[in-house]
Amino acid sequence: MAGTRAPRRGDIISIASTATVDPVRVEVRGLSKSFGQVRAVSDLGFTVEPGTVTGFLGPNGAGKTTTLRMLLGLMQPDSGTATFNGAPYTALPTPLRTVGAVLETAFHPARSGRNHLRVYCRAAGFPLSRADEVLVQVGLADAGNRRAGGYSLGMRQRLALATALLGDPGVLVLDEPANGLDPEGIQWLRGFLRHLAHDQGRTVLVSSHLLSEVEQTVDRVVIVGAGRLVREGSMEQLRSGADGAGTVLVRSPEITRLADVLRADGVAAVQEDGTLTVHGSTPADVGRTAFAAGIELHELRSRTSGLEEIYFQLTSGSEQFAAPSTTGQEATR
Ligand SMILES: Nc1ncnc2c1ncn2[C@@H]1O[C@H](COP(=O)(O)OP(=O)(O)OP(=O)(O)O)[C@@H](O)[C@H]1O
Repeated sequence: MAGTRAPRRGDIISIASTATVDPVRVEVRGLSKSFGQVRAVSDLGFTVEPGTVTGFLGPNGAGKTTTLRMLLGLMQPDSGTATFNGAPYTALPTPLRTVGAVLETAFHPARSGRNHLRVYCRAAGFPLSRADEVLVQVGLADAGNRRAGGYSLGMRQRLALATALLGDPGVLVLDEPANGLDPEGIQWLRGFLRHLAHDQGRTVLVSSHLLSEVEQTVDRVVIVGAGRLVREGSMEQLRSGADGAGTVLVRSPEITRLADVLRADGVAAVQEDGTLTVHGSTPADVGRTAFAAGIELHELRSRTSGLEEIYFQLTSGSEQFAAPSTTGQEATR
């Protein structure tokens, strides 16, 4: 698929309209980056699998954009690697054919959407017909001749996505693509990204600071806080709290004794209105503890609706301002 040398200006690279793409696995290993005393990204590692939409989540200042910039070769890491099937972005023979990215959306306001895309086609050596193909793909065919300066925010997001798709890349990296979209736009984006991943086998990485914004779009999540990995796994794992992140509700005639037993084990339990709320545990663990203490239970269930709460718990206290500065100990890790 990839050529043997980087394209030069004037080269025309044929782009087959593929139903599926060659799978590309993105791997980040031991990535770190500091800005003065702020450790923006710290020993970060995760994998993004082909054929999935992965949410790259974390509160403002968690290090998402810095990570994406290092992934895309726009910034040099202090240490660690970020690779596409084993190769860093800067070593890819035809990077735009492997990775399409939307980090920020800036357009020449007087240029039409189609012209904007054609400028990119010329620079990258893609046939100009690609501009029309991607306009159709993102649903902008009718607006292609209009000035991009007159586009709505949702149309600008679509045009940015079209730009990223010009090289028919196996990987799409999108920084906060749902930002400012109306519910209809978010629904369209959701279907489109899932189609690109599930039907065409692309690797899609979408950053957001809101889990609720991407909850129904992503298959997997990589959650970061203060530049570090907080959680990596499927949405099912996150929802079920199978990895210990869940909240369990318990009713019992001996609720105070159960709370004491759990707290003695170091498990956080809050008693309110005859119900015990147990954080960071599973129904199996709470049931086992109650059984061992001979405590009768009347109700024991996992609270599965609190996804946003789980996310908040996982990332609380890890805003940018809580980011630890580089210490000698961390620097040697
Ligand atoms: N060029 C820079 N110079 C100095 N500090 C920076 C620079 N870029 C990022 N930072 C700092 O690094 C930390 C991580 O920022 P980053 O933008 O990567 O986070 P983010 O998760 O993308 O946040 P947001 O969602 O707000 O964009 C923050 O403390 C930020 O202030």
